[in-house]
Amino acid sequence: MENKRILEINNLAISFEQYEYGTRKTKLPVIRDLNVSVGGGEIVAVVGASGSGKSLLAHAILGILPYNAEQKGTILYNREILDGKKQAQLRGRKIVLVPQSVNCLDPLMKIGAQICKNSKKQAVVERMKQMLSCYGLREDVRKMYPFELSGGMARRVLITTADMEQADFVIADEPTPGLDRELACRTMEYFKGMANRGAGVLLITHDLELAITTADRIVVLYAGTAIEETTAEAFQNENTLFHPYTKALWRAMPQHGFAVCEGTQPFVTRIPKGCVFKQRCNMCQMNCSKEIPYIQTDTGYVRCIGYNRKCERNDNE
Ligand SMILES: Nc1ncnc2c1ncn2[C@@H]1O[C@H](COP(=O)(O)OP(=O)(O)OP(=O)(O)O)[C@@H](O)[C@H]1O
Ligand code: NI
Repeated sequence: MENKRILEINNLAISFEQYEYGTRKTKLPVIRDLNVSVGGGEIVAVVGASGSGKSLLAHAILGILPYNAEQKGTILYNREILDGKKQAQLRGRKIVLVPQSVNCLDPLMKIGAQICKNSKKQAVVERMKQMLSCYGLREDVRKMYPFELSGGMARRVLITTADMEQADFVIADEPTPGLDRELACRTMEYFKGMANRGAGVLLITHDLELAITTADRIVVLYAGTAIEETTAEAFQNENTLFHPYTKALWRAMPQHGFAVCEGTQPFVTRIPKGCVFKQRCNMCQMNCSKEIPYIQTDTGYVRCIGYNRKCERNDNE
């Protein structure tokens, strides 16, 4: 794996301005203290419950947040600040999105024109033909409209469209909903192929199992912040995971007994002070209400003061 960082996000915060009761302006802090980085040739999976901020993270990288969003922190692309102007230059070319929904295909436009972005240049059309075959689609798919495709084909069209430019950085937002296991795994092979040719891939998913089998590293999001970042290998064993929420996700996996974690992720207006998981954590202490740093571990980072306590215990043994 190459070490060159393609994307580096430091202390990202996103909030939305909203009007309460008609006139009072409030700020909804939907993402806070978020750090993520992706190297060339690397697949980083971002996992987390619905509403944890996964899609907003993708939209911040692409520069397509809604107008009422306020963004703080830095995003570096190849070590340079990724500002609005740069995002507009790179979006759809060097940085591409495989969107969450197949509804992102234009229903009134033929597939071929969508993949080629309306270009009729011979080289572009030839490349499209090559890419269609790469992704197991027949050439005549380009003459079809989106409604004529099966769900699986439409997904592959989205990936073909994204891969036309051989981008350096690919963001896949939930690329496998509604696909059976075999198709989902095949889709993951496409992303591995992109990483193998040197692209950085940010894979956003609910599906922890798929993330573990596909990604190099996993970032766990909870209530708008990263609570743990670790290697996919660390998920082989509960003891190599550090955050109680990551452990709870591990225990909820079918092969580990489907154990339910009581409670729900706090709503964005009710994010507690200190640890965002403390209301559901059976190891919660007074100190968990203080600010929790993102602590470096052997395998990545964790946002839990219990990690320090564990290290201290081990040192004293
Ligand atoms: N335009 C907006 N205005 C206000 N709040 C928003 C807006 N867009 C998203 N949010 C809030 O931000 C939070 C994160 O949303 P986001 O779409 O990133 O979640 P997600 O992790 O991608 O969820 P899912 O898995 O369901 O796709 C949610 O609480 C959502 O309600
Ligand atoms: Ni989403």
